[in-house]
Amino acid sequence: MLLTLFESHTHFFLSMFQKMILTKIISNTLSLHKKQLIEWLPAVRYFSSPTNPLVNVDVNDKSGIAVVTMNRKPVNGLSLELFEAMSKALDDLENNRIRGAILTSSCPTVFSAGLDLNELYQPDKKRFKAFWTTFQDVWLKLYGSSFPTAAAINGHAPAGGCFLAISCEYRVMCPDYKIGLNETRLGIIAPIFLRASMRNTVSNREAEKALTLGTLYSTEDALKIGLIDEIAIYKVKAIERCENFLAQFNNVSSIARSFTKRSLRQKDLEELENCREEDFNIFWSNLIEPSVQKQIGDYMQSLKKK
Ligand SMILES: CCCCCCCCCC/C=C/CC(=O)SCCNC(=O)CCNC(=O)[C@H](O)C(C)(C)COP(=O)(O)OP(=O)(O)OC[C@H]1O[C@@H](n2cnc3c(N)ncnc32)[C@H](O)[C@@H]1OP(=O)(O)O
Repeated sequence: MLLTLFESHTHFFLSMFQKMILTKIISNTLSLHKKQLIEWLPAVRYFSSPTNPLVNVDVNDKSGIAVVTMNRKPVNGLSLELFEAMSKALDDLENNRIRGAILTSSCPTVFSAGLDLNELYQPDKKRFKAFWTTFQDVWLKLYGSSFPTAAAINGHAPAGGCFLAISCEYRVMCPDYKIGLNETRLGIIAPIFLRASMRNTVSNREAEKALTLGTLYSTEDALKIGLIDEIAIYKVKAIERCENFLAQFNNVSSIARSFTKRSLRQKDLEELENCREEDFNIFWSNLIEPSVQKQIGDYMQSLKKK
């Protein structure tokens, strides 16, 4: 009660300086450790959006909600550079205590085409290691973020594109697109953290079916199985619906919300934290199998021939 009142009344007005003073006063009064206390303090807007051509971050001054737009034409293929930009953007959002984030895309018909196949085909080990490690980082930061997240899926979201969306807490998708984890169709095994996000979104039975069959769902079918939460006619509406979802947290204590989210996701996060190197080794050794390389190469050709 005290927290909620405190947050709602101070959200827009606290400056960094005031926040420091308040931290000191309250921590002295309540004998709290500063790290514990900082979690109690309301989100305050005091940073300008970091500029990276691959990821644009736009924070709404009034709501404190950030729209994070992936911007790697033509299809937001997830390359090392795009993952690095996303990882940096997520750090900035975390450090600046925004109220929530909405992930979307600047490509008109594609949210993200998943991992950039060029990273998987005839890979250089050093670069692939950096790529895979940054991929893991992005998932850990997005899935484990202290702020609430939503995805405005304004286009196709196969494989890694779906993975990004299901790492968020809420999904609104535009009609007539496809979404799903189609890795098995490419002859590759969904990594441990993709499986965790999927199980956290749809029922265990649906996750098993979807992952083993590698199904790509239409927007309407995705809604039926709970892979997405809502359909919105176009991108602006999808962002609005995501904002509405995030606004619901204005009346909830941010510390209670973020601790609850963390505790629900902790096991999945730790599972990857404890086996990052092993996860890389398994993927690397499978990836360089000649049969897997041939399948990826043929698939890339088929996409180009369309
Ligand atoms: C045995 C175990 C082995 C383990 C091996 C470990 C490997 C770990 C990987 C695990 C996880 C993998 C997940 C992935 O994300 S893999 C990527 C899967 N992605 C897809 O299957 C999507 C492919 N793309 C499409 O279906 C379509 O492009 C689209 C997204 C529906 C959009 O269609 P649209 O018609 O608008 O666009 P085009 O198809 O014409 O594409 C435009 C150009 O973009 C190129 N393209 C498309 N997708 C990718 C991609 N993922 N990476 C790189 N490039 C891509 C396409 O070729 C076109 O190029 P062009 O202009 O030069 O022709």
